[in-house]
Amino acid sequence: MFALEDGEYALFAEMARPCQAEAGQYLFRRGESGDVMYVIGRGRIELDFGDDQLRRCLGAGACFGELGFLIGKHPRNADALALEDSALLALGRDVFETLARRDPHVLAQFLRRITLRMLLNEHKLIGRLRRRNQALQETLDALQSASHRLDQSEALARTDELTGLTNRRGLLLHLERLQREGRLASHALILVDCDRFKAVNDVHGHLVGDRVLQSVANLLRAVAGNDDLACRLGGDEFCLLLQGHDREQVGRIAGYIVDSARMLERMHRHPPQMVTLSVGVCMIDPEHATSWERCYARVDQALYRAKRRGGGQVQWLE
Ligand SMILES: Nc1nc2c(ncn2[C@@H]2O[C@H](COP(=O)(O)OP(=O)(O)OP(=O)(O)O)[C@@H](O)[C@H]2O)c(=O)[nH]1
Repeated sequence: MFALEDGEYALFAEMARPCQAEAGQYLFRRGESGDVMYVIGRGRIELDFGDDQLRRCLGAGACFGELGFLIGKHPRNADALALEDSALLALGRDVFETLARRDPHVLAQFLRRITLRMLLNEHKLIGRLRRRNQALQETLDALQSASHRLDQSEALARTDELTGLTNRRGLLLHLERLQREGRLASHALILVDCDRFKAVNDVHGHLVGDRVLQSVANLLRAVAGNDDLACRLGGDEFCLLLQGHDREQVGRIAGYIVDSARMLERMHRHPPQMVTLSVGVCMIDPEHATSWERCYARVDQALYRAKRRGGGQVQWLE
């Protein structure tokens, strides 16, 4: 703790105004303007710098509030509270001037020591700020990587593992958004189901079955534009949600899907890389755009008709 030397204390005592502070009394508060320095003759004073900075407790011989004394009126940067009944010396600017005239050597010594103390305090403060900055940076990094991991796991939860297409959950979230924004009615729905897919698994095994599902996914991905969404709903069922196409364009796209699948199915049979596809199509009209279940149920009827008629074809909702 910085304390006055005996000679300094004796000299200051000659010129200072003695004062008392009762336990619990504030000598000054943070932010108040002041130009008096205090030297503790007896008792204990606590300096509270606020925020999370350490409180400092000073005893006999210590001085505080020295900036006001050195540079004149100055906002206090701490609360000064008497922890017990204390006796102090109060030194104002007038004392500074008198000291400078009467004993410049003692004043210069005092100034040198007090400047050193302020420098040390400043270094400590800079060190603390650096550590706090580093801790903040680390917290920020941790938050960023947590949010990145969250984004990744959210994206994963919306993606079908086998094909990389959006899964049913992702589709439902997408539809919810479209419904909220009142944009579902400008869409068309193409429902796609593999024909006799179980036989592929039974005859050639699940790995070949998986590759066929991946080929269907690739076909839908190739057909989907930037605003469209290709999904695997589960098992061997897929769908394509098309945006902003008229009925003729939707029909052409559905026909292209069925024709391409048939061609690929003929080209690669041992082992199969594709199966024929049954496709049900409907334009989502405003009347049915309020519920995905109703849209799905309607287009499923069309798909069912395509199945009943032997598969490998497109059927529209009548
Ligand atoms: N390889 C593989 N098979 C799957 C996967 N998911 C579901 N399946 C199989 O897909 C088959 C679907 O069979 P069904 O619903 O009877 O369909 P299907 O044989 O195509 O019959 P139809 O639709 O009437 O033409 C079942 O045998 C499931 O076990 C998967 O991820 N990989």
